[in-house]
Amino acid sequence: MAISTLPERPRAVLVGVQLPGVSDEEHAADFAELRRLVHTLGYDTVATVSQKRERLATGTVLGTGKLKELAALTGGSGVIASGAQDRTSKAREKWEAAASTGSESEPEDEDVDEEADDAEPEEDALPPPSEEDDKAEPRPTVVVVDHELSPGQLRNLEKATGATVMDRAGVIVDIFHRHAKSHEARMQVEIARLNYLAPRLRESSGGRERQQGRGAGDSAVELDRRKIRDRLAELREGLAAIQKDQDHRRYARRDQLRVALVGYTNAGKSSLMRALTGSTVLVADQLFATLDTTVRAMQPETRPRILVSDTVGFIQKLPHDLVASFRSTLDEALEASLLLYVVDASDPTWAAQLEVTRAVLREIGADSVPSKLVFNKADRLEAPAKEALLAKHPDALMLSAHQPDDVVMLRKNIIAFFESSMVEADLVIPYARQGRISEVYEHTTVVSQAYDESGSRLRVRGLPGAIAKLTQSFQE
Ligand SMILES: Nc1nc2c(ncn2[C@@H]2O[C@H](COP(=O)(O)OP(=O)(O)OP(=O)(O)O)[C@@H](O)[C@H]2O)c(=O)[nH]1
Ligand SMILES: [Mg+2]
Repeated sequence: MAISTLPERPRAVLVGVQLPGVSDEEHAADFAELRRLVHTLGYDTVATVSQKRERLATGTVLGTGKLKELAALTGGSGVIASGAQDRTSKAREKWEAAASTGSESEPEDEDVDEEADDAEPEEDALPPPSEEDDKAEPRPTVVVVDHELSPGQLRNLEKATGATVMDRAGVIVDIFHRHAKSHEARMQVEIARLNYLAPRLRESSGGRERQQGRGAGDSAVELDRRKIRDRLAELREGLAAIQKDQDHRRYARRDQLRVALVGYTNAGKSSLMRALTGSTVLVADQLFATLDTTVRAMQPETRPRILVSDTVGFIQKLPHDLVASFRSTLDEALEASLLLYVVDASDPTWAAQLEVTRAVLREIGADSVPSKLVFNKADRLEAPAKEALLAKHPDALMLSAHQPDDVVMLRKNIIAFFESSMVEADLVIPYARQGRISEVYEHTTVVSQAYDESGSRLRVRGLPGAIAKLTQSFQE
C-alpha cells in the first residue's frame, strides 16, 4: 500500500431531525455548529441528511425512507434486520478500551421503531445531501447525529449504515478528551467519558448476556461495570485532592480583585485574556480550545492587582456530566467580582449562545455576580450593525480582541468597575510591623501616607473586605 504523506481525514455524514418548534434558521445553525464540532475532531463533513419529523423515530431517529438514503451514502443495507453488516467500530473500540473493559459489544435489535415511518412526509431542510464530487471518493465512514442517541438507536443506526455512529454528546466528550491538558482536566474528562459509556455498555451487552444465558451477577458486563465504578471512585478521590489544593489557592485570592471571562466556545475569551494580561494562553479557531482555567494579573499591573480568569467555553446541549465535571473551573466564575460575558457579535446566533451561557451560570448560582456584556469580534461588523446592537444593549461594550485601543477601553472599564466598589479608609501600621507594609500596597491603592507616634498612617482605597482584613491583621 502506498504511504500517503497526509493522514487521511475520516469522512462524515451529519444527520439531524428538525423537530416542531425549531425554525429553519435554527436547524441550519445547529448543523453548522455540529459541522464545526466534527471538524474540530478531525473529520470532514461530506454530506448532511435532514428530516422534518414530529419526534425522533424511537428505533432509528430517521424514518425508514430517510434511513435508506443515509445508508446509500455510507454503503450500508439501510435496514436493521439481523445479518446486516455487523462490526465493532473504531470509535467504539476506543471507548471501550478507555474503560479497560474489552467488551465486544454485540449490536442488538431491540427498540426498533415499529411505526409506519413511511407515512410521514420527508422533507429536506437543507440542500441535497451530497457535496462529494463524483470521482471515486471513499465513502463516509462516520455518521454523526445531532441528537442524544439511546444505546439502542446507536446500535440500530450502525447496523443500517455500516458506519461508525456518534451522537453530539459523544463528539463533545471526545473533543474534551483530546484537548484536556492538565492532570485535573484529564481526570474530569475521564469521569465524563466513563459516565457516558457506562449506560451504553449496559444496554449494548444486555442481549448478549441473555443469549449466552449467563447469570447477571458474574457476567462480563457486570465485571466491566464494577471496573468502571472503581475507576470512577478512584478518579473522584484524586480530583477531590486536587480541588482541595485549588480551594486553598482560591481562598488566598479571595480578597483580590477578580474578573472572569465567560461565554460560548470560540467567542474570543482566550484572545481577550492574552490581550489583557500578556499571557500566552492558547487561542485557536476550534471549539473547546480551552479546558483549564488560567488566572493571570492584568498587565500593566494595577495597584491593587486585578486578576483575570479565562474559563472553559459553553455550548448548547452540553452533556450534563461535562458541566458537572467542569464545575471547579466554573467555581472560578462564581468567585469573581465581575463576570465579562463575551459573545461573538459576528455570529448570527450570538443571542442564543449568550442564553446558553447565562443558563449554565444560573444553574451554578453565578447569576448574582455583577456582569458586563462584551460584544467581541466587532471588526467583522459594519457600523450600522454595531450601532443597532449598542442601541439595544446600551450598557454593553463593543470591541475586538485584536484591536489594542479596544483592549485599553476594556481595561479602563474593568478598572472603573472595581473603583466604584472601593471605599476609602485609614490604616495604622505600627512601627514594629513596617516590614509588612507591602501587603497594604498589594491589596489597596495608597492615597497618602503620614507618620505619627503610633506608626505610619495610610489613607487607602480598596474593596471593603480587603480593608477589613488588613485592619484586623495589623491590630493582632
Ligand atoms: N476577527 C476576530 N477574530 C477573533 C477576535 N477574537 C478572537 N478571534 C478569533 O476567534 C477564534 C477563537 O478565539 P479564542 O480566543 O480561542 O476563543 P475562546 O472563547 O477562548 O474559545 P474556547 O477556548 O474554544 O472556548 C480564534 O481564531 C481567534 O483568533 C476578534 O476580535 N476578531
Ligand atoms: Mg479559550
